[in-house]
Amino acid sequence: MTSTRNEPEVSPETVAPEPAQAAERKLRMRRRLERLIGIAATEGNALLPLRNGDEIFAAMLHSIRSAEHTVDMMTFVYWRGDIAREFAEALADRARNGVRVRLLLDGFGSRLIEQDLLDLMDRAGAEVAWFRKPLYLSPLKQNHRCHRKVLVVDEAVAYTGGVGIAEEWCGNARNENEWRDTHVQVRGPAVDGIAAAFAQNWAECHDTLFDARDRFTGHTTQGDAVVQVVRGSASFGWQDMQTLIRVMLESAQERFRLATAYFAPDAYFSDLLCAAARRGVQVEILLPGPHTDKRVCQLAGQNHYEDLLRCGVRIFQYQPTMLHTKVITVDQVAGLIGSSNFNRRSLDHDEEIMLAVLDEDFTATLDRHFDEDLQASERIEKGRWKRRSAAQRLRELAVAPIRRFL
Ligand SMILES: O=P(O)(O)OC[C@H](O)CO
Repeated sequence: MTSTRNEPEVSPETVAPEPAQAAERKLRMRRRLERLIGIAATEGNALLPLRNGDEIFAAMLHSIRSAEHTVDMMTFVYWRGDIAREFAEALADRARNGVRVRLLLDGFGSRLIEQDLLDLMDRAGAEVAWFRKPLYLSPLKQNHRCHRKVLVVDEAVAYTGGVGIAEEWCGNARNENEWRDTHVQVRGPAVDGIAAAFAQNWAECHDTLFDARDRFTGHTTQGDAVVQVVRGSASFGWQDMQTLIRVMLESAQERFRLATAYFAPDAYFSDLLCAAARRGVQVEILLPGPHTDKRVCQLAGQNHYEDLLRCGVRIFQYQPTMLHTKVITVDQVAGLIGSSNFNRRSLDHDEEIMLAVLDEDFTATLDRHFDEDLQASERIEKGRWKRRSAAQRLRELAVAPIRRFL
């Protein structure tokens, strides 16, 4: 698709909020989220944003290799490659040394895992469970996958974000074989919420929810960040992940930034983006470009471009490789990170986890990453997009019947 321009992109200048203004913004968002989702945010958290496989996998593997009591990990994708073997070997090693290791794999997303890795972990005493293996399920349940990505070690350090365990996520987004993604390491009371997301899905797949190796240790203050852990669960009605996104969109006063791997919202969420832009919020959306791994999702999202551009939403497509992040920032004070994409699958169908982090430093780091990614992106221009080819329009229309499943 050619509706782009070539010079590097920059966002309009923003001025950092004064401390009092930042505090007011954070409190307003916190109280809205707490009362509308019903989960208290916790104080005293330390968060470390991790960018791309080089940082993410190194930190996760270091934590696993240092585990003394428990390792709980769940993932949607567990595919192949050296990194898949490295994780299996690290988990097996800990299990052999008496650490309680539990690994929850989504029955669809992780179907490509190699059998010898499963055997290796099994022999070592690691417990591997499958979330809703398609073979044994009703068609209705099969549509609801476990899309959460969680690692919790010794009840003290946790990770969530976008990565799956596969070669695609290795490296540093230097070329199309190294996907761009962001994860976060968490220490402090918010670890409990992340652990609970694991426990909720594990309980469905295994008889034992906890055992003597769970020490239920308390948390001490690790940093300054206020964090609310939000779990999305498959639902026929309105659910918390939708409330989270809606509250953030409706609370934004100055800037709402979204970087997502799969952008295919329903009309309601597309309209919310438009409404924010119309009331003067600078809305920026960063999406995969030529290296998208799911063209069908891209087409479903592109169907919204014309309306969004008309409302003043700025849309960018990332050029170097597949962009797989799931990150939102709001008004320089709030950052959302976790497993949820901006599509029907994440907002309606799947088990998800997102952290709402109310912290200027954390948000500034995510915004800096966003700015750097814009430098490698091309902006979709309204006029040129409107003149896109008939074939492109036809392709957008062709995916309409399956949009609700994307
Ligand atoms: O669903 P995501 O966002 O975890 O991405 C995994 C995809 O299935 C990769 O093709």
